[in-house]
Amino acid sequence: MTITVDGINKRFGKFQALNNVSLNIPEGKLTALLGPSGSGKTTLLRIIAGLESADSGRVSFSGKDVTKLHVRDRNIGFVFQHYALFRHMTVAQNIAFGLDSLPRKQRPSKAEIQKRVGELLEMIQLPHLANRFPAQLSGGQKQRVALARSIATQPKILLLDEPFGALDAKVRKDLRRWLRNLHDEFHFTSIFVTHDQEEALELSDQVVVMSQGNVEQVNEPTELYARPDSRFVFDFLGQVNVLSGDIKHGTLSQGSAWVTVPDIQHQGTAQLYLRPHEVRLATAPAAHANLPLRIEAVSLIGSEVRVELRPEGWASEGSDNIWEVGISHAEFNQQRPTRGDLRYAIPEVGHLFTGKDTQPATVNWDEAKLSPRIRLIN
Ligand SMILES: Nc1ncnc2c1ncn2[C@@H]1O[C@H](COP(=O)(O)OP(=O)(O)OP(=O)(O)O)[C@@H](O)[C@H]1O
Repeated sequence: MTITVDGINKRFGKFQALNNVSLNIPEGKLTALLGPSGSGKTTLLRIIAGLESADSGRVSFSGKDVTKLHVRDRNIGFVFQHYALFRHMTVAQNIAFGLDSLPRKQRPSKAEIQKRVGELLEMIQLPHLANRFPAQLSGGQKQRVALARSIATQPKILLLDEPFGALDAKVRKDLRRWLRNLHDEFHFTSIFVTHDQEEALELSDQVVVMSQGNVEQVNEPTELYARPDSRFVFDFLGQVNVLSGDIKHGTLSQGSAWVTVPDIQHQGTAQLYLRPHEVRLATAPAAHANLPLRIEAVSLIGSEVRVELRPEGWASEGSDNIWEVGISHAEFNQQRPTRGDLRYAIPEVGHLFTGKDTQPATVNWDEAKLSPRIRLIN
């Protein structure tokens, strides 16, 4: 079932929570609504569910206008951040709740309900906990039960509002993978609200980035990460290093720092955005860039080593003026970067913003043209 949202507006008093939002949610795919707190994600989800009404605009499911349809008639599964399990019911009773509450004509027989609950317990890998009460479950287990309950009536649409928001990082990661597998098996049309970039990029087929009640950009995760349309999306999707300066004769400079920007015709102010993985570190400047930085901190973050550096003799954008570069463990072992060391950032690919609302131009420094000297890290 596809979901189409067309020109939705929603005000709370004077506050415009959603501003002419239009969207297509493809059938059988997992779409993430991603945005900072207060950007309107939950409000949009609640309007799609029928828990909230829009001031204007339409919601359709596979072409059928459901804007005025009551929530119980929309055949939607819903999972919230805070479990929302019935405390006085066992796990099995919680899962059966939606089926037990169906109108008599649609309600399966007791035996069928029992069979279905058994299957769902198997699916969430908790058959041994059928007779426990919610208070006797961990957070991750509770969310799996909540999910089983929400899909017991076999909805075509599954809406999840920060379902893993209250869980710790490890459980969250496991559940993400588990949800993805479940989704691939059942092919619900799912919408998943999160303010966690990593979660949205890892889990979804399509990401909708929201800001202040507007849809900023919609794309699949890899495309979105590689080609953000705006500074907001760039910043929001993860750490970014910025060189803000002036372009003259093909070189962007600020203070003592400079980098060539080949094939860019623009003259005047511009910002170069560089993701941590688009920059290498060297002990000498490159032929195309002189970006000296002093190491502030080195930390191991799982599969990578993160080096934080402060611009030396020039300023970077942002209040804390810290750049971040990710290096491999092999590079770390080879060069042993230490706080206080001077390094040079060597950009390999960058994204240049030249106007206020323009999309960034990609700058690619052809590695083949770089001198072999600067390929050596140390
Ligand atoms: N019932 C309400 N009455 C008044 N204002 C509301 C109401 N619901 C939401 N808002 C406001 O609308 C804006 C959008 O809220 P919403 O919950 O949709 O944002 P969100 O992106 O889901 O944020 P979060 O990640 O914090 O949940 C917020 O500024 C919020 O304060």
